[in-house]
Amino acid sequence: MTSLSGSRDKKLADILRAGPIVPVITLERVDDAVPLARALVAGGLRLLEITLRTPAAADSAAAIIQEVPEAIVGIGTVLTPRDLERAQALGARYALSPGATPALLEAAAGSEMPFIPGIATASELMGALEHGFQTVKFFPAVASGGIPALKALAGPFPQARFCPTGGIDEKNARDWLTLPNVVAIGGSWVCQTSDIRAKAWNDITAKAERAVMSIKA
Ligand SMILES: O=C(O)C(=O)C[C@H](O)[C@H](O)COP(=O)(O)O
Repeated sequence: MTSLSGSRDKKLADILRAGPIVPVITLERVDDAVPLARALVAGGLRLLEITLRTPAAADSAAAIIQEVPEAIVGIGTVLTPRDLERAQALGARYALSPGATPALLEAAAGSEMPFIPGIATASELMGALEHGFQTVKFFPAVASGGIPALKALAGPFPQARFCPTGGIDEKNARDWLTLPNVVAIGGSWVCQTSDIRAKAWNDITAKAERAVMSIKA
């Protein structure tokens, strides 16, 4: 293990301790960023993923980093080495991707930024492991075979750790987290676009609280 990957892995382990639920956030308006982050933190969710899917994403992430210190901000939908650089320049603590190209894996392997590549197959997982990434996003988790698929991957890849995302909600969150190789789960169910558009911050806090309750016994 190089010292770069060692320090990156340690940072990621520290970050994931604030989980295990990662709300996947898509912001259309920068003004919604800080109230949304505060609503999630108030509901017990500190580990955030701001997707780079909208023109408002970067400024939204910057506003949360600046104004909501309790939030641990990651940048999602990182598709290219350039996106990874943007995430780092914003001061995000970590970055995630729904997939992984060789160029993105190479850029991430040479960076200090903790990075969680996305995989949906054994071969994609092998690509991530080859580049030193043992913690991966399993995306789209339910559509790619759900819990049986992840249990099957545990056989040949006992060293891999997963953050399943895609199709997870408060009904199945706990089932995923009972798998020993699942370190976090991600999903948009706690911060739906309709609730953000309606500025339903109290409802979002209530959904976050319910999500936290749903993974307890
Ligand atoms: O954009 C990314 O970086 C992704 O990895 C995709 C998201 O994590 C999923 O789209 C969330 O899925 P849902 O919870 O089913 O809405």
